[in-house]
Amino acid sequence: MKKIIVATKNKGKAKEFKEFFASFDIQAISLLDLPESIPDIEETGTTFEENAALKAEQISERFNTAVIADDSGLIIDALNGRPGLFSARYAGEPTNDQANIDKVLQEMQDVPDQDRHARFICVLAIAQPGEETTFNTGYCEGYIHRNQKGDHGFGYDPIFIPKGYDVTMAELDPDKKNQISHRKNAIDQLEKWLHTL
Ligand SMILES: O=P(O)(O)OP(=O)(O)OP(=O)(O)OC[C@H]1O[C@@H](n2cnc3c(O)ncnc32)[C@H](O)[C@@H]1O
Ligand SMILES: [Mg+2]
Repeated sequence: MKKIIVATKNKGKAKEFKEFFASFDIQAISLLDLPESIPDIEETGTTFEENAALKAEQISERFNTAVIADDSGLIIDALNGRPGLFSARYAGEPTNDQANIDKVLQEMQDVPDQDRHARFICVLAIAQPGEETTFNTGYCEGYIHRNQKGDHGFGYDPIFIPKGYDVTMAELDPDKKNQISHRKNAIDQLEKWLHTL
């Protein structure tokens, strides 16, 4: 089976990449699967692209092979785009999904229903030895719910209601999330490239 390294230490992301790539007969190997421990990559970029490139390029250089990285986050209109680039560390470091959810819900407390629009973004970077890094972006539109519901998925899924649904992303079956998510929409753009692997 063909293999590709996905430069993430996020368990939830890693699971989704494995599911997506299995349908192309490709095994996704995350940084959590490697026998050696990989130092954390500092996400010092000022855009999702820069952070995705930092992760993909550093791991590609280390293993001299093609690597995919994902920099993603939640963009909330009523919070002027926050948590945005800082989605992982919104309530401080180390990353804590529950603390991040609590902070968003608290900040959104007085925001009326019609102003609760938000979107997930996923920027994928592909770094390959001797080639320019390439980028693909996917979005998923929706709303921030008033409380958290559901145990599937990860991160902000329990407070995000995708547009056209009346349940949170964390209440959806994981296969359903994988049909509509920002990550799915970004990975769809890689289809041709995945076939060349
Ligand atoms: O950098 P890596 O190691 O990939 O893992 P990370 O969790 O730090 O990932 P990011 O830097 O890209 O931060 C993205 C944050 O946005 C959130 N997020 C991203 N995709 C999500 C999804 O599909 N559902 C819910 N939350 C998501 C998630 O909580 C992450 O903490
Ligand atoms: Mg990160």
